[in-house]
Amino acid sequence: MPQFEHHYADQLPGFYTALKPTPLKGARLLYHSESLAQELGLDESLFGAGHREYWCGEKFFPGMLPVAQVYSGHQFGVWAGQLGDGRGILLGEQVLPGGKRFDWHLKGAGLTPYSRMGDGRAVLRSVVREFLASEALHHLSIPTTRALTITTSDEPVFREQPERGAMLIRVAESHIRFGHFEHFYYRKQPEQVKQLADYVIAHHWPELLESEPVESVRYQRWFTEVVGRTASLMAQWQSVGFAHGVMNTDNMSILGLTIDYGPFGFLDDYQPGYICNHSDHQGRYSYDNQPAVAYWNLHRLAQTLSGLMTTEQLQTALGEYESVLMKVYGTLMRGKLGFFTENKQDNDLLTGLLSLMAKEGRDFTQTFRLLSQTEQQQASSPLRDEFIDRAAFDSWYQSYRQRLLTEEVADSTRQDAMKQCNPRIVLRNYLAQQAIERAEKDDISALTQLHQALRDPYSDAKQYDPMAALPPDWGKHLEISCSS
Ligand SMILES: Nc1ncnc2c1ncn2[C@@H]1O[C@H](COP(=O)(O)OP(=O)(O)OP(=O)(O)O)[C@@H](O)[C@H]1O
Repeated sequence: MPQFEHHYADQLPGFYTALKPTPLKGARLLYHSESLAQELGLDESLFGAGHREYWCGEKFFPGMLPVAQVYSGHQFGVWAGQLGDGRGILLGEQVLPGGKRFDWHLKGAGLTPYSRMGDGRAVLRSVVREFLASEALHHLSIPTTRALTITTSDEPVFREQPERGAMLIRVAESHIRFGHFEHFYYRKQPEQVKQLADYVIAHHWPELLESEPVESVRYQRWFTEVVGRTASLMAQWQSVGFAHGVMNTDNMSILGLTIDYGPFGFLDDYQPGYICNHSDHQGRYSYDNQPAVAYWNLHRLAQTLSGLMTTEQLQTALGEYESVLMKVYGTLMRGKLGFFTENKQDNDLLTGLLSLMAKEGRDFTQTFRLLSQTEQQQASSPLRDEFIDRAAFDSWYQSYRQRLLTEEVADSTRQDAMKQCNPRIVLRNYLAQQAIERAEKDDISALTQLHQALRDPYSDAKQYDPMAALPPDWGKHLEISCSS
């Protein structure tokens, strides 16, 4: 049996309400991640028939103490006031033999004091999407919450129409969000803001406690880390064409993890202003605006920390944002282009390619993957046929080839390295949709195959060909429901 503790509940009284999940009728385990289970040291037998109740919020492993966390936040740039776990319950922290701790969070677990107008539930459609997307990002080495189990039931949950109710066990080193800090700051409870900052530092940056005796400098160093991780996350999202869609401050992890998979989308055609959230009429959360919004969100967090540091200290930390963002983004995009060294013309080459792609609506993932096949001596690129304006592409390609020739790297070495930077398989909406439709009929075959492919996103294996294909006509501009 896994062992649990609950430092959050033990050390942060006043930051949650203790309560039990409300089980779904006829709940059963539909799917689980064998690989994550292994990483967490969970025996496969735990997912057998005799343990159903543990995955459905009906029974608890030793040490679990279910609580709903309270937090607040800015939604679409506007102060929304108190939010909190309206349908999720933090079950406890699994302690691994090496001492690492992981929160287990049950999403779709029923009403809580923070449910507001909601029903406390999640539907199978959104649970499958979150499961697959978080696993996809993890295997692209992007920090994220993980997904362990999907339970389904016969109990209908009403969205635009009746759907299947479901629950997800989500695993993360922490579920603390910027919104936790905002909650206590706006309620004028500075001691709680300090308590929360101390808790986060003690649990996730213990080295700062040991190495930095001056409190305000310690807070500054910690906030600089949060700024850096957030900047780095944005660079990583941009590099794989991931649009989160709901970057409210309550969806910003203090550890720089991707959290809350709502109407997210991976780019098909490269459109810098891609909006995956249909309620986002201003494009606040469009793909190209993500780095700017994250910076805005960091300012909201900075404001809550104004009792712990001087304005200068906060500004200095925030000042790191752009340089980390550009550094990480530059490194990632140079990798995608196959450059081993840094050169002044790299940015022009990147923007040149992106603008050609935008003009002609070329597929983001496939274009970079095809570029990985480039051979220096080839006067013509394998990508050429993809572009209508061949003259424009040829002109770009000649500069690109010249740039490649500045590095004495064998084609095979560069191609192999580029393939590791340019995934072949991402979670396109149409792929998720196929898995959902089958899962709704209790058929997990498509979910299983897709999950396996997403765990191997750089592979050329034939078995993944269907998952690497461009969207068919029906799947090109799918309207993804924002209700979840
Ligand atoms: N069906 C629902 N019932 C109750 N509360 C809900 C429901 N859907 C969303 N909420 C609450 O509304 C707020 C914003 O929702 P959002 O979609 O960002 O979060 P979420 O998907 O429910 O959870 P998380 O951020 O933990 O992934 C959160 O406080 C959330 O708990």
